[in-house]
Amino acid sequence: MEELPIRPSGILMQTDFITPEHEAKLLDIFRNNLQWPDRSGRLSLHYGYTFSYKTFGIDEETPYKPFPDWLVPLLPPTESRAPDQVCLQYYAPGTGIPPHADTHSPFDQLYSLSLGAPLMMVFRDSETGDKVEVDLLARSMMQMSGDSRLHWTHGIKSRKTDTMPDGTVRPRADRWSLTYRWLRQPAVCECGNEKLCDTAQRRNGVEKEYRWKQYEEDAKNNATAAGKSINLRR
Ligand SMILES: O=C(O)CCC(=O)C(=O)O
Ligand SMILES: [Fe+2]
Repeated sequence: MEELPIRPSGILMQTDFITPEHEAKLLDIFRNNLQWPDRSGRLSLHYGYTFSYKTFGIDEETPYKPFPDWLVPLLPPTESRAPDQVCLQYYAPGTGIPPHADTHSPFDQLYSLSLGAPLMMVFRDSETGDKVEVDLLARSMMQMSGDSRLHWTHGIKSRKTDTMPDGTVRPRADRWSLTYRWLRQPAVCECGNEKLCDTAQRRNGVEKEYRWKQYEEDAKNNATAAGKSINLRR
């Protein structure tokens, strides 16, 4: 994987992680063989352990879901063990994900594989508000580490087109992503960023119930408004 020569630092990218033929087989499985939730908006399916939005750790009540056969060859080979949690998400054109930093304390490494149509992900510096768009090409594996993982938020605008740096407008189409997470032991983060780090916020007395309510509110409003930083992942 190669680090992108941009701010935020820490974005590692491997293009062509799988072949177009392999991707076509996966999209066929995603379209025809999986039981997706029956609703609109971004759709998620969880594998491995399920994350609890109440405890901000593993949901003890949801049994571990073994990785299906199609998922095994898609696990990042750059880590010493398989991830604890994998989330498959479907983005129809016009759907996105609000700006957020994946929760710091329970999770360590974070990877995302893009499949289907490309789209732009927006990174935002929690200190300066600077924004940088990164093109998530089909079949590319991205690792978010360092600043891109801890100190910048990431999100996808809910819109049907993306404007490219040269001004051309690229229509969105069906996109799927796999997000891979590894549990951190012990579940604390020492980065100290009170805006984005749940460990720092907890030490500072910010209630997690409050943060979760805020996230739900934002998700409901499908918030993509600039300047919003929330601290959960879904
Ligand atoms: O769709 C993606 O590539 C990333 C999704 C994401 O940010 C998340 O699930 O936390
Ligand atoms: Fe995320």
